[in-house]
Amino acid sequence: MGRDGAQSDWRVLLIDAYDSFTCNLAQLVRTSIPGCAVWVVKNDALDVHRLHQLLPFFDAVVVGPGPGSPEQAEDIGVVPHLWALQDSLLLPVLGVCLGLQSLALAFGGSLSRLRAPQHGRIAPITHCRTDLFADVCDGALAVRYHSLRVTPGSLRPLAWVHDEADGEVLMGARHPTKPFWAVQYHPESVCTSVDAAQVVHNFGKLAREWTMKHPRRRVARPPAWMPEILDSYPLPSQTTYAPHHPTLQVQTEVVEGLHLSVPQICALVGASNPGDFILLDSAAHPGRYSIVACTSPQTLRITHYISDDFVTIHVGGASRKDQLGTTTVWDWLADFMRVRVASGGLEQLPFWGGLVGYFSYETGVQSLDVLPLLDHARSPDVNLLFAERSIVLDSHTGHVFVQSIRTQDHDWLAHIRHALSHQPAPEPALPMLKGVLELPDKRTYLDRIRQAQDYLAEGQSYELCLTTQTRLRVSHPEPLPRHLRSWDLYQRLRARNPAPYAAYMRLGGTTLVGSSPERFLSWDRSGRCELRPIKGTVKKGAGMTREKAEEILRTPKEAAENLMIVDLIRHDLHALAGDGVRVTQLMGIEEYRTVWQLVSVIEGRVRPGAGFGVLQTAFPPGSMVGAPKKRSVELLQGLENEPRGIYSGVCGYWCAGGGGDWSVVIRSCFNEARGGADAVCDEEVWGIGAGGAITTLSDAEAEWEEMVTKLGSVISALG
Ligand SMILES: C=C(O[C@@H]1C=C(C(=O)O)C=C[C@H]1O)C(=O)O
Ligand SMILES: NC(=O)CC[C@H](N)C(=O)O
Repeated sequence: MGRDGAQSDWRVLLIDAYDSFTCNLAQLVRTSIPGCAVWVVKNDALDVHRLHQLLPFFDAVVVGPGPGSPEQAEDIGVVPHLWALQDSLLLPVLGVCLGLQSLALAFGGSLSRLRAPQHGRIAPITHCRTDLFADVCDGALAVRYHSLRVTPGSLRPLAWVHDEADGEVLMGARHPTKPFWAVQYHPESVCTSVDAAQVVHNFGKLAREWTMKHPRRRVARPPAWMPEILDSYPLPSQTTYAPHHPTLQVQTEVVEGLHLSVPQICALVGASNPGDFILLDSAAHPGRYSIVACTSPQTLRITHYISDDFVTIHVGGASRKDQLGTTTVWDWLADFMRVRVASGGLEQLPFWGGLVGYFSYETGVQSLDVLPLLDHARSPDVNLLFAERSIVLDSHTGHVFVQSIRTQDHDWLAHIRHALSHQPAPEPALPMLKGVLELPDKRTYLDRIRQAQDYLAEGQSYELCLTTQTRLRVSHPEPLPRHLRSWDLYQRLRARNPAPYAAYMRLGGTTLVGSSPERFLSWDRSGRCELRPIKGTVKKGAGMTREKAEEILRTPKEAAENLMIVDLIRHDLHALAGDGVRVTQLMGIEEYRTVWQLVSVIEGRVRPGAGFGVLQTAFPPGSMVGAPKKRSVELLQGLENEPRGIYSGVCGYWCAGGGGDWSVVIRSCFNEARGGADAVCDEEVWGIGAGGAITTLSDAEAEWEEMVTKLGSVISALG
């Protein structure tokens, strides 16, 4: 229901073609048309019969954008039936992008490919200044996401752009008599000017005027089946998490004036001992707090393989299975955390204790309803510790906080406090590892880039983040337990490529050594969410100054890459946060040890406790996939032909005090050891994933170089 009294029941049906900007459009519609409420339905969730039953409940329809072509039945779904409605069911429709293309085809227009596809590109539009474009100034800026174009057929053209390669391209049209309007550009993009987005408000006005003149049967109640296939916007969270009253009391010891480094603290609390260990390390700006999860034989570890219907809980040397039944692993984790709620920690600390670990990329693929690629020898897809004891280091003040949420844990706190005040002897560095690098085949990678560009030219996707896996085979001159090797490796990586979301994890047989610059999602105890996608990479090196990097990163190609992901992330956050999502940094240039990156920041608010629901909804990270997300994931699976595993997944924590922080697992290497992460071995194989966003403007050689540069940030530590 809308918000302003008399007109509050104006209902819009938004038909979604599996796009990744749909919730941005829902938000724009809801805020631009006074008193309107928006429901979202997938274009293949209903047939023509149900469509006809549904329409009398609605006042207008918006046909959203999407991948593919309006000529393909599986891409466009039920939409063409709208253009053929009989008068008694007829109602106003606004088509966007794929929506305009479908409308034009229905009324004699023809479809062809653009010579120069326009994805995330901004163009000034010329228009008729009336009708849908009333009060829109000439030259208003519009963001475009299309490879296909249409001729208007019997539609009345309302707006155009002039492209260098393609000449005049239709940007807006209406049917001469029926209440059908459409635009080719995306009014909901963050870089479309306010003016150009005014068309949605105008549509609301025109639609009301038309309805006054053409009264139709309108019903107050929807069909009983409607809730099965429609969601009101904002969408409901898939995970229902309602925390119980706090039962865990946080005990904290503050230790000041120690001047210990993060590796020194880790060495004191067990990084060089066998067993599970986790460090989430803010090793560079803008990170601040580093978190060490301290384990003991009572520590619970939870693992799950997405091909299984159970979760395994490991404790001490034992394990038990818990069947998932009809729930998902996400619900299981929400249930687990519901009864583990902590209070009494220091407000300024983001973490008091809670789940720490990772989710694989394929976990996200599965929640998109895409069949994931699976590898038999893989690491668990979900691998999390419930850390009751932790140490947090504030890099700004140097203060160290020792925390426990176990009852009566004063002895442990005192013990750690005591241990911290005794400086550890520096650990001798191990000899550098010499490994054999199995680089991916360059020709295959270049072919995949070209294939990806073909998909983009066909309109199947707007941007594809193509990745590949490299393996490093290391043989050791003398056998040593794995955990000593990996801890040494982490320290080298930390020194050579310090990163704000660095991580070192030993979880059962799985080891992750990471130096990610990218935060996926954080949420605080009040529900404020922040996402920090990166898109746009420039290698540092001789002569590469900030000015030069800026010159490269400010080109339309890099800006488009970043903008597409910003719009996608806005959608992911709008889904649960509703209105009020803001882009607080658009394409800021950030410096890292080996690269310059273009970084955007998107913020919004959900109710306290709903952050985990955002993690589930927004996963896998848009920056690792491209847009639209679902179709891009499918295409990438076809191109890459092997699972990504932990790479491209997320690692971080969900605090029992309410907050969470998860980074994108990139610039990292992994290893899975059957005998356990601390087994003695004389050879090991590390996997490293790397890749980059492919657009129609990408140069295949340059993309290969970018992938190798990203790989290099990890390889340098491996020797
Ligand atoms: C794919 C990777 O990085 C992703 C791709 C980026 C890009 O295309 O510029 C930047 C950061 C990441 O989102 C990687 O590091 O392997
Ligand atoms: N954004 C869209 O709706 C894109 C429509 C179509 N897939 C194209 O590329 O032209």
